[in-house]
Amino acid sequence: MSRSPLIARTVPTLRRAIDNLRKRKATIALVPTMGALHDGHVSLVRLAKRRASRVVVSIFVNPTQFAPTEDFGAYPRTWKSDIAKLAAEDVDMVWHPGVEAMYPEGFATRIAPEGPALAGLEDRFRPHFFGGVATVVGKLFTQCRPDFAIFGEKDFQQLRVVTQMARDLDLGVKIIGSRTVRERDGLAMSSRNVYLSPEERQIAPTLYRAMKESARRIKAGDAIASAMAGGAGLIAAAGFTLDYFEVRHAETLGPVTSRKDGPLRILVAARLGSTRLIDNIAV
Ligand SMILES: Nc1ncnc2c1ncn2[C@@H]1O[C@H](COP(=O)(O)OP(=O)(O)OP(=O)(O)O)[C@@H](O)[C@H]1O
Ligand SMILES: CC(C)(CO)[C@@H](O)C(=O)[O-]
Ligand code: BAL
Repeated sequence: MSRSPLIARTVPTLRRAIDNLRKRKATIALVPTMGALHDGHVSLVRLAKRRASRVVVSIFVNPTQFAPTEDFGAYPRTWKSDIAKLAAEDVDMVWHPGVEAMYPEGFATRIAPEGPALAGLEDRFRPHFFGGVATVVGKLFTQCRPDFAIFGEKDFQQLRVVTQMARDLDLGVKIIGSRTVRERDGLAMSSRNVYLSPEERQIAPTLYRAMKESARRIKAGDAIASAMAGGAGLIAAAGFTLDYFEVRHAETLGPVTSRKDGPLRILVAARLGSTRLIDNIAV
């Protein structure tokens, strides 16, 4: 039988619950999310359960990481089914603050990531994004005081930015990356996939196919520029508008010119109609 998680909606309630866990010597893993949970999120929860004795999932659609032109208002909110999924996974606690609990009147402090993790990928197209993410994730860490925090590799640059922040600010949290969960046809699961029309949903897996094709060619010894141009061509031909389709060093996210430059990662962001999708794979 699944048990409903404890739900905290204010900082004092959360703090008391975390203090209780700490008194009982629990180890805590945090899974930060914006809700609209799918099997990708569930895989993060399962990894969290393997790492710690207690799992806290945060559900907060963070306004500061959305530009005014983006989809904050339309972002899917599926509270009931989210809680049912978390209960089925035996999650201990859900941290679900309102905007006024996270950013009370007079809030005036931000975390501004800089350095190599701002690699000219997501930060180039969503300049407001990582400042909003770092600020809210910094707050989630100080609120929940987890030993571990689990982030998906689907948001690969975000994983790098958060890892750097946790190290730079001595937050005492071990950041763990978790592999991308895909639909059967290769499309990375994402809360935003619900925006796709049935026709767009058929086209969407092209992103994954194009990355696989470019990776195959790089491994076969083709020049990087030509292998990447091939993949970009497939994406454009399917009807996407590309933001970027790049191969980078998998750890530093720095530029690479040859396969020998280190472990490589292909990263893509592209728009299909009004939906923006991102994805990445190892070469
Ligand atoms: N397919 C997936 N596999 C593994 N982890 C994922 C997947 N999709 C999202 N995550 C991770 O879940 C966490 C919460 O992400 P979020 O709630 O934004 O979901 P999302 O599906 O990425 O939504 P969006 O469509 O807004 O990008 C992040 O660490 C993210 O990387
Ligand atoms: C990490 C995060 C929960 C911060 O709002 C968000 O960017 C996400 O869901 O990936
Ligand atoms: N999945 C990352 C959160 C965002 O795109 O806003």
